Amino acid sequence: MDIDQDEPPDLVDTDETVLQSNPPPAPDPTSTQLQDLSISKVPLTIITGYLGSGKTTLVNYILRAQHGKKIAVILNGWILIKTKFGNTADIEQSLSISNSDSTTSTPDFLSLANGCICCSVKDAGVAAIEELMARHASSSSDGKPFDYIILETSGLADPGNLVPLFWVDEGLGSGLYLDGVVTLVDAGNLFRSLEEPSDDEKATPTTNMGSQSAKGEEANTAGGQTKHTHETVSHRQLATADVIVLNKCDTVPLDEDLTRIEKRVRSINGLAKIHRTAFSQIPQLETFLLDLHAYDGFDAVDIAARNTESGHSHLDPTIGTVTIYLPGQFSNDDLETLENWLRALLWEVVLLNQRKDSETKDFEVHRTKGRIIMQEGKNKIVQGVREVFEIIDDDSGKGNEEGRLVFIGRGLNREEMEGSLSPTLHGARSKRKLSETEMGREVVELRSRHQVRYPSPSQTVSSIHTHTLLSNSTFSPEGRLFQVEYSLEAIKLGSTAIGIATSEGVLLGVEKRVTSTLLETSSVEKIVEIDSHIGCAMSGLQADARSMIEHARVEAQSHTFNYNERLGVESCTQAICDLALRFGEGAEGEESVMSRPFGVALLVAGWDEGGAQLYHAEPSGTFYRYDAKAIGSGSEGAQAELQNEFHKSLTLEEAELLVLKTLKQVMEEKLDSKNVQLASVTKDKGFQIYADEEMKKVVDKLPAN
Ligand SMILES: Nc1nc2c(ncn2[C@@H]2O[C@H](COP(=O)(O)OP(=O)(O)OP(=O)(O)O)[C@@H](O)[C@H]2O)c(=O)[nH]1
Repeated sequence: MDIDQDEPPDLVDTDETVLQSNPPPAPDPTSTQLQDLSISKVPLTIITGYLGSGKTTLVNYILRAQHGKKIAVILNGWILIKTKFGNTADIEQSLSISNSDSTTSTPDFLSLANGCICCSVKDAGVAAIEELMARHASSSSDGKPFDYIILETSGLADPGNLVPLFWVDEGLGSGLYLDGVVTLVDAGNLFRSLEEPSDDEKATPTTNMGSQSAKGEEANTAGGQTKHTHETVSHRQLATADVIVLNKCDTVPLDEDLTRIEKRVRSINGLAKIHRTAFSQIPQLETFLLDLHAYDGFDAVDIAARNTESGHSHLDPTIGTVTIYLPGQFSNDDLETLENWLRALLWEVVLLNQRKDSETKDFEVHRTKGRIIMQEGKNKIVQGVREVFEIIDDDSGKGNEEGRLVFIGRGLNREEMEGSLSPTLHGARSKRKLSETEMGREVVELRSRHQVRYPSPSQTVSSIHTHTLLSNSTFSPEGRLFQVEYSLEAIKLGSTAIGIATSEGVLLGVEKRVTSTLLETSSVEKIVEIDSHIGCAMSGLQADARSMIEHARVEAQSHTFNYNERLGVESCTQAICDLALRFGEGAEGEESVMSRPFGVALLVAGWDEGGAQLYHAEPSGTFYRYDAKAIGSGSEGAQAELQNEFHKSLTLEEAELLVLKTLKQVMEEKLDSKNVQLASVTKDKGFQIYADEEMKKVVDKLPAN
């Protein structure tokens, strides 16, 4: 039956009668066998190694050895690499099986529709092996196809490309799992294979490793010896290894030379177990070569802690092992931050939060392993090959020693990686603290808009302190509401405003900050009318002042309408302060108007039955009556000046001069009639803002200095 994949699936009627008339198809024997296989998965080990390192010798040894195991070996000839570039004529695809009751291998053939196994897409490669497993399971007396599968790569294969094909996601329910990568090394030829690419290697363009590998363009001198810094196939095979078989040791007679070779190998891969052999004769296959559990265990990480130099190695300048310690226990949020950091590192090749002064380096991670100690629940294991990585539960239940991440790769620098991860984790923790409350966001906004130097929550000593810093509704242990105090700080950044109450009336004066010559100065409104007999000057966030003034105007109008009398100056100030208190969650029956305290202070000036009056209204909701008051950035100096100069018998005209003289002293700009504004409230004329000509006249009266 042809199945059109674009068509929606048929709905299946679960009614019993319908089922009887349309009996379900008989189960596919292959799929049943595969389901059984998934119960006991078959481990697959990849054997790799440079040309002539002894891979086939090892495979033959495994097939002949009296191990009593059924092992399937998938061989990939050298021609497989060549097929990537067009030559498919000589593809070698063969499978040998060593039966438990026979030492002779039985040839069988594995047919891959998409070409060689290295070039097949993951699903095709795995599916083909699974099909083979199903075939052998049906003919096997115990129903088990093999105990192990060994896949031998060509001498020029990059196992980093092959691993993701067999590192099958748990969710796919595959019958096989990747057990590990074994890399053979020709001990006598190791240095040459690391430093001089073979003719084959030079002729073989690299896949995802960039241009460095085949060119060998760079060289540096270390200890009088020329060392090449290019990345060869040997480097990559060593970097991806979970086990390294240092073979052909018989060709290196001196033990000290072997030690030197082993050190070089260790400097590249600090994670792998190393075995020395001759003719690939490994004394014990299990645990040495098979049953490695390299992708679900973490033993290698412990080895790394003992053996790695944890940084850039002078032995091999190209590829090295870096260990980063993860102190303390991780929360789930920390784990998420770490995951994002790994994504940036492995997917985008970016170190987050890298210091600005550090150069952008070309690096590549080949292998990642790690253990994360968690605050709650099971610890985690990190596994990665190139950009593919996963974080899984650590089911071993082993001890809670310090967590760590181990990376093997090109151009890695421990200090830079630590310098990236540490601030990323700390930054995320601080951000989480900041976002604990709505107010946290407001603080950040306020800080960026006004450059107020608030104490950083990350600098505070305790989380209780942090909470009270950010909370509108929580007193600190010392009995302070920090958010209200911060709003007072915002006012200290505002322009200076001064009010003086005299027997003739109240005078208000403000500084207008003219930030651009193109700014229309008349649009900078720092003194506004509330009613015909009340006005106010402001300092702080002008937008916040608008709500307060609007509220005061409505109160004044409704009072006049209801009582047929003008609102008193004190009552007007009180109405403003009542509004100032309506921040945060709001009281019962009252809607909150702001999520934070208002960031503005007002000088309310008016004339009522009590004569000329001046009030100072704060964001905290408190208000006081003053004879003379200064607010804003220059308030300290201005208040001191007013303290000295004010007396009860001041006339309005003298007050004009005192206000301008005081503003002149505290203003950064040179005072002129455009950058200051005056207004008065008198019994006869009520509230009046000085027109341009009046301003000019008053400013002209000021002494030149
Ligand atoms: N002296 C010595 N020779 C070895 C050893 N192991 C393998 N050989 C020989 O080295 C040659 C290459 O060995 P193979 O097993 O074919 O190596 P290979 O890695 O499969 O080679 P390619 O398939 O070309 O990548 C053969 O002649 C082996 O007999 C060893 O430990 N010592």
